[in-house]
Amino acid sequence: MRRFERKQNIFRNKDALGESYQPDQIEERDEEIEEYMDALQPVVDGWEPNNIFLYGNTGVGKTAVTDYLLDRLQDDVADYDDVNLSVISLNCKTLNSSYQVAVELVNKLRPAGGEISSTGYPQQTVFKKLYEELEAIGGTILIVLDEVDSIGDRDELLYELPRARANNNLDSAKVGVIGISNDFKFREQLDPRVQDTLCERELQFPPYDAPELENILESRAEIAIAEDAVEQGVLNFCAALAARDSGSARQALDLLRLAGEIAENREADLIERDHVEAARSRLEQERVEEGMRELTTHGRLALLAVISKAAKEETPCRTREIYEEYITLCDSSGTDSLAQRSVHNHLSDLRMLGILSAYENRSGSRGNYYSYELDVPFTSAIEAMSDVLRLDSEIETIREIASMNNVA
Ligand SMILES: Nc1ncnc2c1ncn2[C@@H]1O[C@H](COP(=O)(O)OP(=O)(O)OP(=O)(O)O)[C@@H](O)[C@H]1O
Repeated sequence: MRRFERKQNIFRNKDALGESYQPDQIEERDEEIEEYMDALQPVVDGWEPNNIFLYGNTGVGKTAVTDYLLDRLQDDVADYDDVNLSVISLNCKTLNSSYQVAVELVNKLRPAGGEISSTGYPQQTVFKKLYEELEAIGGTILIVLDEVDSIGDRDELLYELPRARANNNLDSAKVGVIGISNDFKFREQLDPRVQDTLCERELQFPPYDAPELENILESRAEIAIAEDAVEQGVLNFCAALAARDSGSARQALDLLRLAGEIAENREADLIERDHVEAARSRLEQERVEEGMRELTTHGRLALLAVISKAAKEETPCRTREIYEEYITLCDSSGTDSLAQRSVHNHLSDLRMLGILSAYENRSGSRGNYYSYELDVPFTSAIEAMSDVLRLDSEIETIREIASMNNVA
């Protein structure tokens, strides 16, 4: 008997909804593409490249547009004998200094076996090795540094690299840096000299609105999803949810993919609105769980205090009231409680993680105060808590209160 049966009634090419898929077509970014092409034009003309800094929230097409344009650029400059273009791409996520980025670049350029160790050299020595490798390639070299904000304030490379020719560290190679970031604060905190060089051309990618997301989904669904396997209105619904939350194409695509998987598992013939609802709550739960893995015990207890208030329909509520609830939970779990100010800090962290939202209330002579509520569905939050806390009977009570109040 077969254990595995092929299921392809919903998806035609599921990989086309995945992270590694590179679309042949970019939707809704004509203006940004035009500006980007303009910034890349010196490469085609044989001059020194501009340094480009690209920023925008997560999932708004920064990487997709960059990959798409650099592929086209490489194809098109092949027609000109005097332009010899190389593109080196590096994701800096786990690299948090200029030193580490430089080591990684050197090792990317060296043949296997010739890598240098990631510690033990003076920074200038590593930079020198990098210049040697770049000189060996020669021609025009574009270095794409994705998630460049990870480099933090140890940003010397971002200053040195674009100026290497002017400082006689490079002779024949013409280097341009393309920095990509979704951290808006990063640009501000850069050393002013780095700002001037790296941000020679700045491109900002705004979040997508619902009609834009719907177009992106439509063009991807054509490739990824079998004919007639999406109910009318489903793409519109995915687009509306993602637009309301983040304006991220990644979020919209993730929703559609997961909704398709749920439809498949339920042996449905097509993806329906219900499947999208189920996908949304699962993704939200994953987001909360991911955020909560980072939390300390007290962060979790502070969150559970808000959840408990939400079950009683008492949110948004003030820090003081959350604090009282928190103390009760600490007592039940036999944990020593923190001072109110520390709990307030935990609430701020939860807000940064997108798990809580906060409102600032003005109260005249007594100054302003914050009140908090859940920014994720109640069910997702409490589900995630059950996995991380050993407060089973308290959580059960909160669930019962919520169900009496029809809180979901
Ligand atoms: N305009 C678009 N047309 C087609 N697909 C798009 C478009 N914008 C984004 N996508 C798709 O959405 C997903 C996320 O896009 P991308 O990785 O480019 O976002 P990003 O802005 O680089 O995000 P991050 O900052 O998180 O890396 C990818 O699968 C990408 O192919």
